[in-house]
Amino acid sequence: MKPIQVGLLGIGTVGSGVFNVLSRNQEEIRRRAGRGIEIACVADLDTARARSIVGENARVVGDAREVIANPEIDIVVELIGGYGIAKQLVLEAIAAGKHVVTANKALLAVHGTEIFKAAAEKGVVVAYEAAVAGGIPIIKALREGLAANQIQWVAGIINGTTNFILSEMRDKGLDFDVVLKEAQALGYAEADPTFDIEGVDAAHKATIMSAIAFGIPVQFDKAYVEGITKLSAVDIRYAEQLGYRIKLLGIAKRRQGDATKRTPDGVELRVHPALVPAKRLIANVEGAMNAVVVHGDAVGTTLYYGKGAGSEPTASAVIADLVDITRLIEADPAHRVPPLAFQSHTLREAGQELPVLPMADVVTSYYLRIRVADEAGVLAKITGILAGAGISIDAVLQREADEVGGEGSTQTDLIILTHDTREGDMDAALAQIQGLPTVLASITRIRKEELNN
Ligand SMILES: NC(=O)C1=CN([C@@H]2O[C@H](COP(=O)(O)OP(=O)(O)OC[C@H]3O[C@@H](n4cnc5c(N)ncnc54)[C@H](O)[C@@H]3O)[C@@H](O)[C@H]2O)C=CC1
Ligand SMILES: N[C@@H](CC=O)C(=O)O
Ligand code: NA
Repeated sequence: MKPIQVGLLGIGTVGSGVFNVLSRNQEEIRRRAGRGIEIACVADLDTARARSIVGENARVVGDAREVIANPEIDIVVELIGGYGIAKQLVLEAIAAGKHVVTANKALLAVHGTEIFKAAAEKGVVVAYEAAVAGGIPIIKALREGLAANQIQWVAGIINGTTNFILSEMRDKGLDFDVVLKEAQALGYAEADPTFDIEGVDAAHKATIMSAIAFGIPVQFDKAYVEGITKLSAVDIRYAEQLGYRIKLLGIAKRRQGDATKRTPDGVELRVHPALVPAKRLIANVEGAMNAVVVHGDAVGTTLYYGKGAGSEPTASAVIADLVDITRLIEADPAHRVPPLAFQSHTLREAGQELPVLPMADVVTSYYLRIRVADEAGVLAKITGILAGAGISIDAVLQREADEVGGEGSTQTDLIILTHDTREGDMDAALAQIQGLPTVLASITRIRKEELNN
């Protein structure tokens, strides 16, 4: 049988990985797919670089639309990135009846509903394993392996760049900017690295996971997004002393409403730095590695670990999608795995039944660091405000004054760990505490995730 003909749009970090792995493992891949898979045509703005990668083995063009218009091409692989031209090209490829593979989480988290609808109308597949946690087959796990479960929560280290930065800063004492440059040189970072460090990339991925875990549409605009740029070395150190590691987590959690806690039913969708107990496996995921914990009602807690970024690890996921499509290319579209895990007519409407909750309704525990005047009665005032807001305290620590401001300092840091509380109640209490004259600096608040049930 004639090999499946693939057109590659963009041959940068991931595209070159796809080309190299497909060439290296072509015989093994053919035996798995039942047919050869061949990159027939590559489009990249930098045609000279593209030619230097593919040599004489594929046609190179500068205009992606030439690939889409080519009737010989069965599958278009979009590896350009971003929401701009990539969106137009994906929609044009679908309209031309091509199956599409993409690693573009930004595109799917923001425009996924439109793209999957267009694909369903045309009877083509849009596959996206590489878009979440790179080489880890988390989309397959959520969509197929865990199909029996009510998924209760998904929490993951899903941005390699920020995990690499946090690890290098902690272990080698390197500066943020130095490590970010290294992550860029290693091909981990997005074209615009603010997407990584401000949590946007992780939120794109968490948005996609929330959709396939709970049968809701992708709603990136409702995600809470906080990156690692405001983290300070002192909190990383204090967290360690308390038996925690700080990780940037992407969380999608189904929340059952609780009248006494005044919390409604819905889905928490959030990305932020979090204290995770150091004894958890996920707390020990270092460097550019990713890990995703999924908790299902039947299976309990499962953990998926591996390389979430980089050329060949990401290519591994892209090629797995190519193999899937090759195996199913002749199958009736109605019998394919639904792109968002649930049959499309059963997907919930945005905001209905399981709305994405506002941050005020999120329930979690907290680490607070409060710089105060080192004088009697300060702690009692603060704990009094927390108690008045119904916030229960798990532990309180006071740093020695000379640890904070040097010998003879009149300032100290109070570190408070709380039990689970509604974020809205915490906001109100912190506003009151911040107003106390004995509170000398902006309060640091980092959420704490036990990830144990
Ligand atoms: N680098 C990584 O580790 C991972 C990247 N991804 C995603 O994969 C996609 C590609 O990322 P990278 O390979 O890292 O990016 P890259 O910047 O290395 O490669 C993009 C390529 O697209 C080409 N390009 C740009 N505009 C074009 C156009 N109009 N027509 C044809 N070619 C064009 C560029 O010249 C470049 O060669 C992005 O969506 C990214 O978010 C996903 C997982 C991991
Ligand atoms: N920039 C991303 C690349 C993979 O998705 C990351 O650092 O994880
Ligand atoms: Na993946």
